[in-house]
Amino acid sequence: MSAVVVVHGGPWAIPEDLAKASVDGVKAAARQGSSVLKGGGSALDVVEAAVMALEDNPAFNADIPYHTDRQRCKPVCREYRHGHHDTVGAVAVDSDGNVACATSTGGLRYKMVGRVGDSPIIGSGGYADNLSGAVSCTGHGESILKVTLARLILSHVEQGKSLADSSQLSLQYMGDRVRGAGGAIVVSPSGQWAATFSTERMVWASVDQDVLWYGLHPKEKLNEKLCQ
Ligand SMILES: NC(=O)C[C@H](N)C(=O)O
Repeated sequence: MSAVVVVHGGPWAIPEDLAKASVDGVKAAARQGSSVLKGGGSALDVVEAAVMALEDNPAFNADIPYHTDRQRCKPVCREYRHGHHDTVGAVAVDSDGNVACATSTGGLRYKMVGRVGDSPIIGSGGYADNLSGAVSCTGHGESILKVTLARLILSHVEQGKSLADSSQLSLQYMGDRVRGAGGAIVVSPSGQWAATFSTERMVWASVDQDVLWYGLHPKEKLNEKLCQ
């Protein structure tokens, strides 16, 4: 059974001058999550550590900092808001086969006061179930809510599709049905994983068996060996 962590730092067209800092940021967060896994941490500990690393990284902190209460849901899924930043997320599976997701957001820019987006809504911005896997979503929140994107992806997984196909089909459906774009990271209880998006870019990274994988552009999947 392989323990895996995957993180994302939000979708959209990440400007060229922020691209390197964003890629470095997700790589650092994935490494952080992986060291918690190696230290015997649970999937839940891992996603919390990875998301906090992303939240604390200035590359993902746009606009005016302010603090809101954390909202937590246990045991399978923890989603919270902390400061105003772009959307970040993590999914993990630990060596016991437990999965977890975390999604944290400052919300869309220019949102209406009081808007509740998809990120804190179970089944939309995230979902985790030890029988099928864990998902963290990012993108146009109203669209993600309309199609309950995280749950939709896992429904395809439950019907036997691969994680990548399930994510692609669901993002395609969201585009066709409600004209929304976004991205998702997924892990399965057996250690499979995928990072997929229908936006121009999405920065993501993963640690799987001492290899750090990462990407920013569609179909990009770079890797480097982690030093022990
Ligand atoms: N960048 C994002 O993922 C935004 C978030 N999904 C929202 O709509 O609030």
